[in-house]
Parts: sequence; structure tokens; C-alpha cells
Amino acid sequence: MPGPTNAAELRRLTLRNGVAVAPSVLACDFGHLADEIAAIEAAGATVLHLDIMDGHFVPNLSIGVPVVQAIRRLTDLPLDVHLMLDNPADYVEPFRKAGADNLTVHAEVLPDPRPLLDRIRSLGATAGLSINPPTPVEVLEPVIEAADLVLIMSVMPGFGGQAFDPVALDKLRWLSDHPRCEAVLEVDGGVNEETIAACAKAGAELLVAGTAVFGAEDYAERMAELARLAEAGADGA
Ligand SMILES: O=C(CO)[C@H](O)[C@H](O)COP(=O)(O)O
Ligand SMILES: [Fe+2]
Repeated sequence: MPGPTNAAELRRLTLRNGVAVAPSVLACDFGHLADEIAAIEAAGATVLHLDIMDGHFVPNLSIGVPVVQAIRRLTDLPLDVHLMLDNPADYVEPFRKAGADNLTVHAEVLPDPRPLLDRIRSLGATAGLSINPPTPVEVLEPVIEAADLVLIMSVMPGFGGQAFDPVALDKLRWLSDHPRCEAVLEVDGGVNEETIAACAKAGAELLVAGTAVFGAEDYAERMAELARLAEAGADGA
């Protein structure tokens, strides 16, 4: 299946009723990766969120190119790859070749993100731009049209299972209200049954959830519950 090349295609491929829960594979049982991917797909996932950490930009290491390649062979779902790297420019091509459909890079390491976002698009993927909780949303103003996706972090990146930081909600509202922002809005970190509706209400469309999904006994039940809460939140917006 061809992957998305712009925000509209990314929405069409992933969103249902305006929202999608994007399971963060970081929280799965890597000892049974193939079973976990099959189970989360059967549970209704329309997209997978893959966290790449370099031990520099964030104080943790996670998966690299070979694991993304392996996941690509296991599923046709769009792969939303979150690059938590000091030097993302060195890695967008290998991760695209490995099967990434969306590549998100962090504004904190890019004085001008535009050239790298353009390069990601030239590789045939959608281009995402992310900011951490302490980074003001206004840094996105000059590049708002260059991103297909904006990822608002609601935890300091590096680890799953952290508490949601509501600073993300004001940023999502700022982006939703911005006349020139057409990017898919995504939120990541501490998204669960308590926080997901507020995220969707503030404008988040892709709701990344790791612990809340893979920590559940029944993935399908939890995915459906989170989607229901997100849809209700979005309806109340
Ligand atoms: O980017 C990330 C961490 O840096 C993860 O996507 C995020 O933490 C998801 O995990 P959880 O839903 O458990 O918070
Ligand atoms: Fe992430």
C-alpha cells in the first residue's frame, strides 16, 4: 500500500471519525514483537508509532533501523517514526528506506527545520515537527506550513509511562486556532483514559498511547475505549 505524501493522505489513511489512537510500540513486549504487532493490528490500530532514541537528545536508547525494517515486514500499517535524535538529518534516509511513512524530527535540534522537512518529503514520506514541553509553541510560527504533522510532546521524551503535562493542551489549541496550520496534530506522552478526551478537545487528531494500550489485558477493548473517549472529546470541541 503506498504511504501518505501529505497531511490529507495521512488523515485519510489513519483517522476514523477525526481521530486515531497511535499505539507506541515502545511499550510492547519486544520478546514477542511479531505477535504484538499482529495483536495491535487485530485490535484496530490504523497506524503504529515507533520511538527512536539516541542516548543524547534523550537519556535513553530504544530501537534502530533493523527493528523498523522488521516491523515493516510484519505489517502494512503506516509507520509513524518519532526521531529523538541529536542529528536527525543523518538518519531520515535510512529510516525511510526501512519503511517509515512519517518521519518526525525535533525543533530543539534544528535552527531552521525547513530544509530537513523538505528533504523528508522529497524521500516520499510525510514530514513531522515536534516540540518538547518546555519549548514554546511560537517557535513553530515561521515553519508552520512546512510540516505535514506537528507532534506536541506531553512528557519530556525518553521514557514511556510518564505523567501527562497539560502544557500540551494550550499548544494544541494554539495550533488548532492558527489560520495557516493544516498539519495533522499529534500528542505523545501520558495519553490514557483520563487525558485523551482533553487532548482531542484541544485539537489532537493522532493520540499516541504506549502504556495505556500495551498495559491493557485486552488491546481491542482498550483501543476502542480510548477511541470512544477521543471521539467524544473531539465532538465537544
Ligand atoms: O515518545 C515517547 C517517549 O519519549 C513515547 O511515544 C511515549 O512516551 C509513549 O508512551 P506512554 O504512552 O507510555 O507515555
Ligand atoms: Fe513518541
